[in-house]
Amino acid sequence: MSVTLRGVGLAHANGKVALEAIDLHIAPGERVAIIGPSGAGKTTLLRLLATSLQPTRGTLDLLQHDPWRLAAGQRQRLRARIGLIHQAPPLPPRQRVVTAVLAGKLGQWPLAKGLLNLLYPLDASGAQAALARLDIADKLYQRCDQLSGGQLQRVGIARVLYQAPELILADEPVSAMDPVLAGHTLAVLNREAAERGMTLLASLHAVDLALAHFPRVIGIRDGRIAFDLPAADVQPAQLQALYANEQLQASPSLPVQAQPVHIPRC
Ligand SMILES: Nc1ncnc2c1ncn2[C@@H]1O[C@H](COP(=O)(O)OP(=O)(O)OP(=O)(O)O)[C@@H](O)[C@H]1O
Repeated sequence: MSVTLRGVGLAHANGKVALEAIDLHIAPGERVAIIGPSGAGKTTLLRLLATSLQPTRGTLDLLQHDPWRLAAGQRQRLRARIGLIHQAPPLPPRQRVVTAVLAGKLGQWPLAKGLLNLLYPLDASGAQAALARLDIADKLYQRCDQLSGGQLQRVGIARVLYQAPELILADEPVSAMDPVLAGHTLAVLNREAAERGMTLLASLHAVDLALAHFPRVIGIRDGRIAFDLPAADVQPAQLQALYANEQLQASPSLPVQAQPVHIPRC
């Protein structure tokens, strides 16, 4: 699924301009990391591509459609072709993991099948296979509120892999995982996307992970694209400029003693 933005701007309801004149083209099957400081506009850009926010200027093209020119029903069908991975997956606490994963296909199933699936998991083996890719097949019948933050994020990723959308939008998908697990999970997500030809856009705070796992990296600052480069071409000076923060107090904090690294598993 290709994505094209031409001069796209977005002001939130309170008037805060979060995106300014974004021009961007992402070809089908591309895998792109979005990086930038807090408040740069990364989540806003992903929400705009998910069609949960409407541009206030410019045009957006998703799968050769301007979603905001479609009728509501057509826009809903377009949304079913997009998979969302949230930093904190909005899973009902008492729901079983199997049901949460199978819900990935709710947008593609008829209503009756979706409702039946809530009562009785219709494809437990499919859910288990998706969870196995994230190494958490043993959690199939566990309740979501009994999982750690990192495990919940992996359930959210398994749900999107089960959905098998054309476009995956991931907002900080590994933020609750330890460094080793985060890298491994991003490698799995990238491999799955590459093998199945899915387009993948992920916002990340961990610059090293963005550079290591994604062929293309877009830096966003103050609602604008600061750079858009192959990962191998991103220079340290560009990263320094991207994250420069003049608002932080100049007084240095006390030096932190080097501590042995403890990597918790979740
Ligand atoms: N619902 C909203 N209403 C008003 N302003 C908002 C809203 N959501 C975000 N903003 C503002 O829009 C700007 C961009 O926010 P956004 O969440 O897109 O940044 P971000 O790059 O994802 O930040 P972070 O890395 O901290 O999650 C910020 O100035 C933020 O305060």
